[in-house]
Amino acid sequence: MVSDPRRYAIGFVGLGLIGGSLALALKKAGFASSVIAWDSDPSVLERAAHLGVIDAAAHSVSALMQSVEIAVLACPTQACEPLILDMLNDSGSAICVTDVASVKGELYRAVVDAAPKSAAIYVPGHPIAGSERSGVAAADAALFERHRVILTPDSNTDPLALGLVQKLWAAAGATVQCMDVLEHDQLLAATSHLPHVLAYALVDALAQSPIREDIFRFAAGGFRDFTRIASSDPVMWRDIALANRDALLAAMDDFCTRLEALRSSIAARDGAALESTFRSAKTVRDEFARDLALRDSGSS
Ligand SMILES: NC(=O)c1ccc[n+]([C@@H]2O[C@H](COP(=O)([O-])OP(=O)(O)OC[C@H]3O[C@@H](n4cnc5c(N)ncnc54)[C@H](O)[C@@H]3O)[C@@H](O)[C@H]2O)c1
Ligand SMILES: O=C(O)C(=O)C[C@]1(C(=O)O)C=C[C@@H](O)C=C1
Repeated sequence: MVSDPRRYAIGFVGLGLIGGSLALALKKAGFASSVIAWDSDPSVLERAAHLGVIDAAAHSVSALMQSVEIAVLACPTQACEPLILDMLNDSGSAICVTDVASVKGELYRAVVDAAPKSAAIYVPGHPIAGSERSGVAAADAALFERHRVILTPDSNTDPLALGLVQKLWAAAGATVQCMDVLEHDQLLAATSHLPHVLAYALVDALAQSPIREDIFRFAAGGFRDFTRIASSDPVMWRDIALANRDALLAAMDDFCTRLEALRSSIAARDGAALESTFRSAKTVRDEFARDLALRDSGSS
């Protein structure tokens, strides 16, 4: 339960894995007095109502904005720009408008350019939690518990709007951190976007192999762990790769240089260089796994 006894009318534009999970979490925490949603696919809204994720469906974005205090945009990255502008230009009763898109810079610049006045109530957000699954049927009230959420406000952001979005994520069980928008996109290119590109590339490369059938027959745990995220929605990841193009290209270039160095060490039978790279990576990965375990147990 949240310490703030106030409950809020919350609206979602786009109600898939992330919007649905946040809606469930806010209902469970008692933070939402009501949850309404609009989605471009009417069957999603029917399903969400049936699953108890929402209390009502709005018949348009504009109607939704007239009856909510907090509006959350949770649709695919490339659909975000026109929708966020509609939400801000016709903000109705909303105290704040936020989003969950995985890339922040492009959307932030579009808002500042096209809606400079209403940009103050826009608090860009990104939960660093998710899965390879999509759609409201995969929604999970616990998805954000003990996960980080990054917000990228600027000096123009209304403190009331920022405070409310911070409370919303805290109610969903997340730890909120504010960050510069450019820093966010560079960081996520390295930690999330590059690993997804690598997983897709590896599976695709092996799928083109003449011994494809044997490859997949004999692949086991290591392959499964490395490639789980290649089961993620291809449209979502197409959008993310294009929206974060510059930062992702820089991360890929750096990775290619390091892969090339490993290739040279193998070609030169330089066991010492290989072992040194593998050993330092293992040290860092072990430390990361320990930190994750502590976080999952609630000790940090
Ligand atoms: N899936 C993850 O792991 C994850 C994690 C963090 C952030 N995100 C971001 O969250 C956003 C949503 O991702 P998701 O995983 O919930 O996707 P999803 O595919 O599960 O849900 C997206 C929903 O948006 C709806 N939609 C599509 N186009 C629309 C439009 N033009 N107007 C209104 N609704 C529309 C779809 O019908 C669907 O219900 C994306 O921007 C993604 O980058 C995803
Ligand atoms: O766990 C997963 O499957 C995810 O892909 C989640 C993940 C990530 O890369 O960590 C994916 C995209 C987001 O924007 C945030 C989180």
